[in-house]
Amino acid sequence: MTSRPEPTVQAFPALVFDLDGTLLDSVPDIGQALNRTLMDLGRPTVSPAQVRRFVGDGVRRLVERGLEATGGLPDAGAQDAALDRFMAIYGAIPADPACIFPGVLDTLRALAAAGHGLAVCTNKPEAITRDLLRDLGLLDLLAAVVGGDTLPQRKPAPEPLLAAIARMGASPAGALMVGDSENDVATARAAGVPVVAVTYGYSRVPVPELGADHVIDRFDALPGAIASLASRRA
Ligand SMILES: O=C(O)COP(=O)(O)O
Ligand SMILES: [Mg+2]
Repeated sequence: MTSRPEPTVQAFPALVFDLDGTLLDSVPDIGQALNRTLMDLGRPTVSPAQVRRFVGDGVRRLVERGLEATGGLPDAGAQDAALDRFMAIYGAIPADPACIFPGVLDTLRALAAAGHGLAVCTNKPEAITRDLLRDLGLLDLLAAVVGGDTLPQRKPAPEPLLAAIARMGASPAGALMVGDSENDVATARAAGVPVVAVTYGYSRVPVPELGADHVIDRFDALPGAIASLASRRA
């Protein structure tokens, strides 16, 4: 007897997750690496609240924002050097399991066990994303990882999300995006994919104003949100 997939899996065989602010509270480690980079340059440090606003558009924009906030942008060569320095420092910080938001591990495991395919689509560079996910025990749950440097385009362009979906062997009609920011909602809209937004991440605008299809306050509310979106489709 072959068992039919659950209705939620039939509706959304492919779930694509943003990383920073959605699965991981990355601001402490990113802030540590950014502040060590700034201190090396003789600059003042930035606050966690500033770092939250700097994250989400890739590491180059993050470092630029850090430099802009602490005396201004230096010349292009010095900006590149600061980015290299940031990447070296950030890459050497050991992954801390405490950075995984509450409920993420168990919920992802349950969704995978139910039969959903899982992927990550982030603006963080792909190699460092994979290292981090591997060290945190999350990589094995994922069928695809697309980073900010995987393609010429990054979020809010739709291409990274469409690539993640294609690499899972799915189509946009069977996909759902889960993210924390304007970029994730814009990416999903541009790809024609419904989107769930989490309220605990790093959005620069109030999450209810993002226009997501569903808003959740905790990651473990995701299966309920998926069921509700799936029933609207049935
Ligand atoms: O800006 C980044 O580097 C990553 O941010 P994201 O995981 O939220 O896309
Ligand atoms: Mg994010």
